[in-house]
Amino acid sequence: MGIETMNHSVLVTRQIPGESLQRLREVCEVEVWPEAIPPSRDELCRLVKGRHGLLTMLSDRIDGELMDVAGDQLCVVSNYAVGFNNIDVDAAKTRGVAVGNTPDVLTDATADLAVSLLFAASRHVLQAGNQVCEGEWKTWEPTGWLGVEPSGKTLGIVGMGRIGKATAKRLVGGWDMNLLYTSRSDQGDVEKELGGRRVELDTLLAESDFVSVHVALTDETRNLIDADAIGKMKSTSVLVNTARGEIVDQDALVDALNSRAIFAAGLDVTTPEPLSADHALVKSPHCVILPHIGSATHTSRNAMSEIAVDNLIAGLAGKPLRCSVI
Ligand SMILES: NC(=O)C1=CN([C@@H]2O[C@H](COP(=O)(O)OP(=O)(O)OC[C@H]3O[C@@H](n4cnc5c(N)ncnc54)[C@H](O)[C@@H]3O)[C@@H](O)[C@H]2O)C=CC1
Ligand SMILES: O=C(O)C(=O)CO
Repeated sequence: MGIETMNHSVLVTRQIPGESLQRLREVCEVEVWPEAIPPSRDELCRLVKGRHGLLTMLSDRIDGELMDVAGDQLCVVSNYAVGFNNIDVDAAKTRGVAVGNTPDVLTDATADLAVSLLFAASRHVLQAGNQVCEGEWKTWEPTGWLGVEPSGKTLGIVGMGRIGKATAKRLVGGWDMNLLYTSRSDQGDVEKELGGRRVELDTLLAESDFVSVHVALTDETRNLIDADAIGKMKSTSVLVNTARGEIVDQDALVDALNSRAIFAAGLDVTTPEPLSADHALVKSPHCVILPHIGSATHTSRNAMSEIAVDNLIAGLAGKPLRCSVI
């Protein structure tokens, strides 16, 4: 494999953890974008020219135009993420470009973070901690920082895929929650193992105390949780989103939090990313926002590097990818 790909050239759009880039360097010529901030569109267009493979991530928009700028020799785009909404998969298919992603190895880390956000939002963890840091902790208050508890309540999982399932397992098993979920297909194993009930989104929103969003971002799921959907939620409910920011209508969420139409929200993803510190959601005392760290553990990110590099090397050699999205 090494010999036939030695004169191939690949672009890696950010430094990635682990040793796997070394493996890539042994089989082809590699350029790594050296900065923490992603390349701009213009820079990306300049950098992709003549490349055979791209190792990209969610801040890089990889569409047909960019593939054409890269040229006919481009044979593989390997995304350093499980979500691939940043890639125009149809355009890749048309051009015979393989597309890979990094599923499974980040499921536990992301589900752990969804649970952390659920608790952080329910118990004002960040805001209460900030009070201590700011020297504003005056006394133990019988009526201060009152939150809501998940034990025995109803959990609604929107999108029962890998991460949805792992989140449900934690909360049903650990906090004895009742489970409702939406899914495009019946999930017999979930019903058997966790006692969940598949329902329509409206029912899930109306009956759940905690709603956690795990669908992939597609044209059908963009703004799935809009004003109408949020309007169906209980005033005591908590919304968690670790999927993609575009799935939740943020203006509607601001209104709902300001008017106390829902209790709180915990977000690992926003639109745009990064979200400005002046944004009403950042300012809201009822919203916890993290900078998209769902998969950010040493274990997950190293394993993602391994898969992304395996995908790239396989694609360069014209072989089936380890994890293909096409
Ligand atoms: N915050 C973070 O750091 C991370 C975020 N993610 C996000 O989580 C998402 C889910 O990841 P996985 O569970 O591994 O993916 P998955 O493919 O196992 O699950 C996605 C679920 O969305 C459903 N879905 C897709 N299109 C749909 C549609 N049009 N209508 C209704 N349901 C639809 C699928 O049927 C599937 O059940 C990723 O796509 C990504 O956007 C993933 C990893 C880390
Ligand atoms: O994998 C993904 O889809 C992420 O959002 C980051 O790991």
